[in-house]
Amino acid sequence: HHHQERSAGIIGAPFSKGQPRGGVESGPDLIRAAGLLQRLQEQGCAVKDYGNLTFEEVADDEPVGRVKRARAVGGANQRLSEAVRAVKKDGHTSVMLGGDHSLAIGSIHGHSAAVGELSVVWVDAHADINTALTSTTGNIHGQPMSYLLHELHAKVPVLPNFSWVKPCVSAKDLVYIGLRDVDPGEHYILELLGVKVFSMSEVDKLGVARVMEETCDYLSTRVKKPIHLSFDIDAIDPSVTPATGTPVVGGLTYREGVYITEHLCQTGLLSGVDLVEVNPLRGQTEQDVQSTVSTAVDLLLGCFGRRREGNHPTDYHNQTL
Ligand SMILES: O=C(O)[C@H]1NCCC[C@H]1CCC[B-](O)(O)O
Ligand SMILES: [Mn+2]
Ligand SMILES: [Mn+2]
Ligand SMILES: [Mn+2]
Repeated sequence: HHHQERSAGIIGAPFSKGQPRGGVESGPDLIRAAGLLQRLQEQGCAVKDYGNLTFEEVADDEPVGRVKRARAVGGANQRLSEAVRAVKKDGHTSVMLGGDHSLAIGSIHGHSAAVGELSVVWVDAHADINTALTSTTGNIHGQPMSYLLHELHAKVPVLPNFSWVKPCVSAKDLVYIGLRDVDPGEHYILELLGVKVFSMSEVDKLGVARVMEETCDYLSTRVKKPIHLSFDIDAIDPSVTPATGTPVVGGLTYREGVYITEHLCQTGLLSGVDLVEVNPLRGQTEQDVQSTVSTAVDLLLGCFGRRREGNHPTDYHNQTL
């Protein structure tokens, strides 16, 4: 028999301008230093490292209305979109290591440029769906989905360095898991658009296995599309992943997080992954940072076939058996 070997194309996006806290730009190198690529190879996944993107400094990036650092965010995401598109064209599952969650704009845009229509599974304490007008902070890491949804296109103002962004996701193809800190404007939008949401209440009520079953049923009711998983590390409980910019109590356990990525992996539809918002400067201790980074690595290993029951390469022969 022949089976399709999994292959990951890694893109580092050391970018922080979607939010005001320094440190999140160190995410890519921390996750690499924790052994992500070696661990992926050990579990039989082909890996190509495309390195870290470099982003130009933007002088005088004055707010546009309430939106902060729009020029830097727009420019960085245009570059990221082109990079993700190229990784997909090379035949890999793209793995974007952030950096803050504004990077989902470029990652999902570039993924869709390569594969066309796709589903988005957004695992996060937050919905990140404020428009430039509903946002109370003006930080674009709280807004990425609003630039990507067809249904919100009329609600998005013209922003400098954003003219390249074309909406590419339908509200019916989006599922949220882990929500527990949603702004009123976001909650209104989610209800108005009828977006499928499994908040932490549903995770408690249904259990993660049922949440994943319903997520996959919901997404494959119509045409099965490639899945883009956008995983904000703050979806996991801060007792496990404290080194992040906007921690919120009552999050997913380590086990629930790994179950989510194991389950999405076994659909065979996982086509692009973001792992964002790891910020070492938000940890109190070195242990805080290590716990956060190693959880990020384990979540990604689950995306590429790691099973907690154990794994062995397909061509494993132990002569002493
Ligand atoms: O829009 C915002 O700035 C806020 N809205 C409510 C949740 C917290 C924050 C956004 C957090 C962005 B995230 O999920 O990428 O950390
Ligand atoms: Mn085989
Ligand atoms: Mn978040
Ligand atoms: Mn987020």
